[in-house]
Amino acid sequence: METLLEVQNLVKFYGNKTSLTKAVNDISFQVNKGEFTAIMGASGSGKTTLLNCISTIDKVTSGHVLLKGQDITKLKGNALMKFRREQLGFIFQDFNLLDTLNAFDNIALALQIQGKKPDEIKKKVREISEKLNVEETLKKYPYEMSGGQRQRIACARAMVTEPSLILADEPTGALDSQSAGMFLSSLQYMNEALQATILMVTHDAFSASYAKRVLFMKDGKLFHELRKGNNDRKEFFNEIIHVISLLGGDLNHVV
Ligand SMILES: Nc1ncnc2c1ncn2[C@@H]1O[C@H](COP(=O)(O)OP(=O)(O)OP(=O)(O)O)[C@@H](O)[C@H]1O
Repeated sequence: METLLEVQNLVKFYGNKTSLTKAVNDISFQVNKGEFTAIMGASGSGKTTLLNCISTIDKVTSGHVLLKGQDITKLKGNALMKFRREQLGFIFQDFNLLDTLNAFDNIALALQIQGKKPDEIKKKVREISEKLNVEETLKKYPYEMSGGQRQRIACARAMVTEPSLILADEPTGALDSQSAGMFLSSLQYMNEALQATILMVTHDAFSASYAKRVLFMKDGKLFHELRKGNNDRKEFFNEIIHVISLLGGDLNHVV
């Protein structure tokens, strides 16, 4: 298995000497190409901070993050922009679609920024839309879409540039359970059929059970790890719930 992401002794503290928050406190792990990993933990355990350090949105206090062997904590200016544009795909809780663009143009935007030619853009948008079953939605504006449709368009947008790593922060947070299920199936499909490598932050055991591996955080540290192995999703869900109970059962919205 090829290692895609290596997080080495990552530390992120906020504040100063008088008021210090140890948001991420010496975390190390690796993600292989093609893995679908969930990061779980109670509110304030440091999940988003960890994801933001990996995505270069936040600067690390110390430690290293390597993507395909390149230390991305050292990137600056244009190199940093190029890295984010070409290597990462983002899916946020509130979708972050642009209201003034229809679905097609929302998906196409990342390719336009990369300077791709119109014909190639059309082809790529059509291809990913077919794969994620959103062709019917392409002419709609975000306000005309359901929450689930918006989230699947956000998936298509994250995938269309074929990034090395897809980062998702609480992607089902704003969805009802049926839309969440459909969206998570899309993520699973992106992972299994399209070999996308996905790192997803969630405090929801149901969402995490769609991943192949779950890392548990507590007080800024990695506390435990589960792998799905040959378990089916229900069995994996039960295992996740068991670990949450060991953590003190203090995760919210466990279903
Ligand atoms: N910009 C910041 N300045 C100061 N402290 C921060 C900042 N961002 C996060 N923190 C603190 O770092 C800790 C970890 O926060 P983080 O948002 O990473 O947790 P989380 O596990 O994602 O929580 P949630 O599930 O509620 O989103 C918290 O104590 C939080 O208050």
